[in-house]
Amino acid sequence: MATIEAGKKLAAYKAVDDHITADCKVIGIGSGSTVVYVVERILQKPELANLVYIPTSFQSKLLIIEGGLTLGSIEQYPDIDVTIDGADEVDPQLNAIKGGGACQFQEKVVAEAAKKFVIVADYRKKSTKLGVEWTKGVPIEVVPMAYKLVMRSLESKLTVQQPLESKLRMAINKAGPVVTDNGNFVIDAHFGAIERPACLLKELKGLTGVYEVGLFCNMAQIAYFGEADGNVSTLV
Ligand SMILES: O=C[C@H](O)[C@H](O)[C@H](O)COP(=O)(O)O
Repeated sequence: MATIEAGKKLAAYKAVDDHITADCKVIGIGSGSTVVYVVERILQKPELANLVYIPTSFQSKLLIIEGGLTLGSIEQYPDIDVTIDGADEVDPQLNAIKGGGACQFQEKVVAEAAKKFVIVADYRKKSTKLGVEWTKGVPIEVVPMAYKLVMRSLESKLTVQQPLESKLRMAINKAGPVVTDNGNFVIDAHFGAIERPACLLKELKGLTGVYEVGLFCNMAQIAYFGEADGNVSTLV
């Protein structure tokens, strides 16, 4: 039986092999622990050394710089060929929850700017419905001074589905809340099984004070899952 770590690596390597070629010019690099293997695989291929890589967080910027790859910004390169990123949960329609590492805003910008958005994950992330396997909640990035207002709106204003629980994400090894790369806070709102993710996303984005939501609906073209048996499965 393959470990979770092995699953992440298998999925990441296969996605790079299938989608990143020397014909590409600009590549989006997601964030999180699975993406580390994406960069590892890119570095094993000398023909990919001359492409430009766009980060989605401070973590992914460091991966690009420390790997000696060419770092670009989304302002310089708004047209990305392929973005590869991890996910916290993926449903059969390729909707995803992202933002377990609080990177959802830049990840969504770089995913949306790409012609092709590819998800890589281990087998634990595959789900029948969002909110079933990933029970830490949908990450909602909020402007700090509005967090109480958003908490109240989550309780009173949603018509699509109400959250079972909403919590301000607190930091570990630092007093106070997690602060994102954009200087914002994150509220994790757990809805249980999410019946209509795209409708919920639309409603959440309409709440005053919400900066971005970690629901990625109708964005990914394909997902790779490293399975426990050592194979890689795909979802298209
Ligand atoms: O904010 C973090 C990102 O959305 C990650 O891509 C996501 O949390 C998955 O991370 P990991 O590959 O570590 O499971």
